[in-house]
Amino acid sequence: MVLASAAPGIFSAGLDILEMYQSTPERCVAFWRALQDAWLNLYGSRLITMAAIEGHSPAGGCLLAMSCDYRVMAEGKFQIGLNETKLGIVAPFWFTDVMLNTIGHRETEKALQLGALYSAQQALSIGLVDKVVPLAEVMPTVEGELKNWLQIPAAARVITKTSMRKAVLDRLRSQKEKDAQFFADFINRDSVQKSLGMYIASLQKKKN
Ligand SMILES: CCCCC/C=C/C(=O)SCCNC(=O)CCNC(=O)[C@H](O)C(C)(C)COP(=O)(O)OP(=O)(O)OC[C@H]1O[C@@H](n2cnc3c(N)ncnc32)[C@H](O)[C@@H]1OP(=O)(O)O
Repeated sequence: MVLASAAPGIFSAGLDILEMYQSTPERCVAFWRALQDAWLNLYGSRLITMAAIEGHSPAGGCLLAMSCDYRVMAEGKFQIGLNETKLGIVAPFWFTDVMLNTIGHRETEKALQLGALYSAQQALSIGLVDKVVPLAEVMPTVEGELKNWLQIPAAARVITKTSMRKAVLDRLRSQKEKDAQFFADFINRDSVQKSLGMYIASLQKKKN
């Protein structure tokens, strides 16, 4: 399975910030459960998963990419990373776990505190992506890599993937409701809503 985007220049802009702003607790919980389930399916997929990152990939977009087995990113101006702290919010523990498994403890600690967004070359240097190529080469590179992975006996690959990812998946599975409730409570704090409001305004201002 290849994750790619139809939007030029944007692999994924992350979660819909408008869903987290001035929403109701009930809607927040439903939104979060949908995200949890989508992620459990992706990270726990038995399929070979690859991200063709042909554009920006902040926050939830970075989570999607990191949850794949392999990442190819376009060189140039695009950025990737978990930038949550820049919005005044905190990456949930399962976002953190996936990043820890991808780039290790020290880089994750820096990346998360700073809300760092990396260029493709920087992402390559810390292991956040596996390959950087010109934009037009992203999809052919993914397809070539997929052919390599498809040569591995499927049962052996799936058992290996499952055992590598089980602890992180189980950690969320065992506390889904608590995590959803935490999200709804946290996101509706006055201070967090204020930060999100300012961030939305800064996105709109950038356009004008
Ligand atoms: C406990 C809490 C945990 C919560 C975990 C949260 C995870 C997340 O994913 S939070 C979302 C983080 N995402 C971002 O910070 C990305 C914000 N967007 C951007 O930086 C840029 O839009 C871009 C780099 C992705 C693309 O830039 P550009 O091509 O210049 O496009 P525009 O900035 O003009 O955006 C077009 C349009 O889309 C709106 N928009 C962008 N991102 C989001 C988003 N994540 N959610 C909702 N809306 C988004 C942007 O405001 C523009 O809207 P209009 O002005 O109405 O056209």
